[in-house]
Amino acid sequence: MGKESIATSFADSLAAIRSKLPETLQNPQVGIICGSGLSGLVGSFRETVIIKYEDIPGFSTSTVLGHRSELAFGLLGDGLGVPVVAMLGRFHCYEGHSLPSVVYPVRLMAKLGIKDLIITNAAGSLNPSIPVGTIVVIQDHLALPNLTGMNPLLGLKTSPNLPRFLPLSDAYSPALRRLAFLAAHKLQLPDEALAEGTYAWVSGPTYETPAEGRFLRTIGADVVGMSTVPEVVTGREEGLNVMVLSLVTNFVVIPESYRSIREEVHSELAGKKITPPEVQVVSHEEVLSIGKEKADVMRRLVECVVSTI
Ligand SMILES: O=P(O)(O)O[C@@H]1C[C@H](O)[C@@H](CO)O1
Ligand code: HPA
Repeated sequence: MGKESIATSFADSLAAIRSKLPETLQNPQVGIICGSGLSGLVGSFRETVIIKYEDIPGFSTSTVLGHRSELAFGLLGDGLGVPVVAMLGRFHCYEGHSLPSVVYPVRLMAKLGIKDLIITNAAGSLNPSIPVGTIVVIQDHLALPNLTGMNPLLGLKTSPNLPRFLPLSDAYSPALRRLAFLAAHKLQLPDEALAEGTYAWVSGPTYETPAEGRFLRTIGADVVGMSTVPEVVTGREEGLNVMVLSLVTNFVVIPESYRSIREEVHSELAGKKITPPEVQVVSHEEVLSIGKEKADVMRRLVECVVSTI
């Protein structure tokens, strides 16, 4: 899409959205992106208005189980509530969406006037001290696709006001991250419910091989997932404060040593049978099931953060 057609598309999207919103929801302050299985957050909204992605010009539709393809507006948190907009489901490059389509909703939420962007996702743990069920407050990322030509900011700038070269040394807002830990305390979550760590973005849709898992751990990642980073980068380009909460849904299998078929064959030939170790295999069903189990904690945490922003 050229610069002019992108601008027309944003204008059409905004008009379609604004025509469906009451006065109280016209100016959302916080944007939220709900990851795999985490859209239950909308249950906490008041005065909720739901708009299907298919009814918003310029929007794609998510094809992944656990992503609802709806934009939800409402009031969230204590007292009068904060006007928010939430994506109930996101777009991933592995579905065939282009990077500009993946980040289109982030740019649109910025145009709607949000200042803060809270992103959630499901992720695999690479760090033995971060077990399944933990929510990781992301402090940094490792994005091999960004470094090698799959950066959402490649190409023409969509606005002359946006920076050409974007620093990412402060991408994850320390102030918002603080609010996450304070919220966990307020909600009396156990200390170990929340961790801090670095997110590695991979394109997916394949889960990691053991060698890839070891590689990502060695270069400093704590969790790995197939989303989020393009949204963070675009959010920062749009001048938003960004926070990411990753729910650990599985361990990335990094066996200490490989099963040696060579040794097994040699032993068998020598009359000794070796029992091979069990191989663990991750699945999207497992990811969704942990998401379901922990959705309520994620919902309460996000609601409490929004109340204190
Ligand atoms: O959209 P998120 O990042 O929450 O979804 C994760 C990554 C893949 O889309 C999927 C793999 O199970 O879950
Ligand atoms: N790898 C990549 N993405 C993921 C994983 C994983 O193990 N779990 C959930 N999303």
